[in-house]
Amino acid sequence: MSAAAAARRSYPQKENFVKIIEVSARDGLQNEKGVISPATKVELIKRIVETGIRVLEAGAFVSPKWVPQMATTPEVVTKMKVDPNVAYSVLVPNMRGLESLEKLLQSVPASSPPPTDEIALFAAATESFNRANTNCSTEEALDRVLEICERAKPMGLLLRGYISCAGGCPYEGAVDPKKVGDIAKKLIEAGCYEVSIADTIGAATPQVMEAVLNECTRHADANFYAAHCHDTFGTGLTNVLQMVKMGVRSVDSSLGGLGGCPYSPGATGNIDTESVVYALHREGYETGIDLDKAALVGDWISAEIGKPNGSSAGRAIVAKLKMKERKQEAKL
Ligand SMILES: CC(C)(COP(=O)([O-])OP(=O)([O-])OC[C@H]1O[C@@H](n2cnc3c(N)ncnc32)[C@H](O)[C@@H]1OP(=O)([O-])[O-])[C@@H](O)C(=O)NCCC(=O)NCCSC(=O)C[C@@](C)(O)CC(=O)[O-]
Repeated sequence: MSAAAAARRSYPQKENFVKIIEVSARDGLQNEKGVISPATKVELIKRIVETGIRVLEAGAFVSPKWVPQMATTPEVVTKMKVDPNVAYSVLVPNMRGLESLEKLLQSVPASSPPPTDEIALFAAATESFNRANTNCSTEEALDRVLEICERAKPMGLLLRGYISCAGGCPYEGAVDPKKVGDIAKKLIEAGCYEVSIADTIGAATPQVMEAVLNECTRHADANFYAAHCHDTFGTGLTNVLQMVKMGVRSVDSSLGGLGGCPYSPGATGNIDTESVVYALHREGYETGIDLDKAALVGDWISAEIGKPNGSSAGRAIVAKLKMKERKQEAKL
């Protein structure tokens, strides 16, 4: 990774720095059924950057038949204001998605910064989930990833891998951590600069994530990996903290706890950025994020899409800020 690209990702220079990857604009919104305008998505991305977040997922080049909400990604990434200090990643499931991205990048004038220099790729640790999510077997999913990587590298794109169902599968239940380690190895060999270990359905506990990370660290150090936890059973934050304790320094999270999994009935959203940042700061870690601002963005986007704010930390912070505002108004 070039120095500029590393700087854009706020790569941890210090032992206590944890990089937050904000996924609300992609993972957080992808399952929403209502129409969310490109203007709202562009505004969300702008507000995310204003919180100090330096790495975010801006959208996905996926089939609109499968994930209609992401159909506006080309418009969103074209219209968003690109901050040269921020990394905007997009999810790419197949060659078709990469070709669309390539065409879009070629249309950007040389005088403008490209909207993205990073793609996210994914494969699940179980056969059933790969079938449900991408209509192929695990072997085919990994072949697709390899094919995309080979084509994306000469385009100068950085590669970030996801392993879905690392902490449990909605169809197969408990997942053998070794299977997760095997996929991590393949993603590393394919050229990913970071691999995100995803508890897609939020079923894991700290012990499960510890076992999974122990398998993955047979192939790369803990700080090569990211934690991507959902909060279905209320264990998302403890899972994140467990992984950080073991040396992980990248955490995927979503403002307002937005998100969900279409293939896992009842699964809740991603762990909310607000509680992750709150807990990390209290535990002595730095994130570079203004928590008050983050809470306001989480509250705003939840209202914007007609959902209650799913972050309890966010709700508490917003309530405190409103009380402060009222007191100040009373003084005037
Ligand atoms: C992978 C496929 C496309 C295979 O789907 P398929 O049906 O096997 O593929 P296909 O090649 O037969 O294509 C079907 C139709 O989609 C079109 N198509 C095909 N690809 C594209 C594309 N890229 N962009 C635009 N259009 C596309 C294609 O042209 C065709 O259109 P038709 O000819 O019928 O009119 C499909 O399964 C798919 O898009 N799945 C999306 C899965 C997805 O986005 N899931 C959510 C993201 S993963 C996730 O959230 C997990 C993660 C990363 O957050 C971590 C975690 O928590 O686990």
